[in-house]
Amino acid sequence: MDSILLKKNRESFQKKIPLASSKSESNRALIINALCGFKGELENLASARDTQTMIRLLKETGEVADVLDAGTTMRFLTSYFAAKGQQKLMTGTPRMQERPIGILVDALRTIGVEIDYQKNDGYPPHLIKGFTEQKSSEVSIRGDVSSQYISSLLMIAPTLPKGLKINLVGEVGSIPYITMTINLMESFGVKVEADWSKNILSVAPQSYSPIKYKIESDWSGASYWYSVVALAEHADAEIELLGLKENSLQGDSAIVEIMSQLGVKSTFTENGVLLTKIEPKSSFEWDFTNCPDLTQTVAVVNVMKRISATYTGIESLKIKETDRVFALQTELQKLGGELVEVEKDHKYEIRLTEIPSETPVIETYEDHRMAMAFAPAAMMREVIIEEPGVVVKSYPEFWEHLAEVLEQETNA
Ligand SMILES: O=C(O)C1=C[C@@H](OP(=O)(O)O)[C@@H](O)[C@H](O)C1
Ligand SMILES: C=C(OP(=O)(O)O)C(=O)O
Repeated sequence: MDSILLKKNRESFQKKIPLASSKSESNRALIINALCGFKGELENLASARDTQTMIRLLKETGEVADVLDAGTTMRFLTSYFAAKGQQKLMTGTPRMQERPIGILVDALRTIGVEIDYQKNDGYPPHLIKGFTEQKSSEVSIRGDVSSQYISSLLMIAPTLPKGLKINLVGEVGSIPYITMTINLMESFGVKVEADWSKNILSVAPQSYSPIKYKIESDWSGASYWYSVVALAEHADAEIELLGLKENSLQGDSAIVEIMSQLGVKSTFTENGVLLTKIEPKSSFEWDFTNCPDLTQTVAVVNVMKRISATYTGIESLKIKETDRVFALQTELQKLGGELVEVEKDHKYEIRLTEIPSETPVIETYEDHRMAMAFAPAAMMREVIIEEPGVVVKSYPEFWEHLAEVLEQETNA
């Protein structure tokens, strides 16, 4: 088993970090560009495995599309191949086969796509068999499980002969990811009518126009650098993160506001954003409904800085790369913290417990964000991270970049 030992940081630093490009923006741009005949020009596509998998599967002509563990790749390609009427067997890792797809499949079936499950109803693998006639131009879809189903339907909507009206039912989570999709569609010349007072999204039949589009750096990846600065023990520690914009399409730019409460000031520069240290607040409360991928980052900071906290909006974490609620509950204990459910499926608290003296050995559960969220703890104490290779899903250069501030030893 591989692991990486991160030695406690001792020296102050002033660094510039290039960051990875956003896999969320990349995967949308790739689908939309494919829907305009691959005629656009995409710059700064992510090196993330999820994006590289998307690029490969859009080119491959075989009948099986194995997305590995990439959620957006699975959900976006399911609608894409359906709209193209391409026969494809969609599959992925054992964990991907536990991540629900039924809500999207039901919506596509309503539109007229023929899809069969191959193992368990509601879960991949599933076979897209064909799409000959659009049976309905309206679907109703739950918004509280994953926004990726909605983004996926939106992107194919203008290419459908009758367009599509999407009624969002119940609570809607991860809304910034839906608006990111709408923004990208509009950049490629398509109009989306979004009525957020009624939760109705309507798209008339239209053609995408190919353009030159540059993907922004990844705000989710940026969050780990905010932790590094928040947990740095030297008051003059600072990091400039390159390629980020103040007006981002990415909802995870909420990390700016979150970390302003947890000890990091953000100053936007010509090249990105400069992170410097400030005094944190003594308690913290956040609703992660719109930025679920930040939860692990913030939880580690809360525990390491001994700031107790209340979290809401973290239910969707249970169906991501791993059950992230369980993974956090298990691993935070090794740093001296607990994630306690205080209201069923709604409210959680971070409570502070005695700090164990032994070096924490953090399991990563095949989840990139477990590795990257816990690594910054080494600003304050030595940490071992198991299976560090998981970071390739979204940020393959993570350890190389982290070596700028933390000494590392890799053991086979
Ligand atoms: O559309 C996207 O790019 C994503 C949406 C979110 O998923 P959910 O909508 O399932 O919360 C997020 O967690 C994921 O990392 C990326
Ligand atoms: C949840 C994530 O990705 P996906 O759902 O695309 O696998 C993530 O990157 O944290």
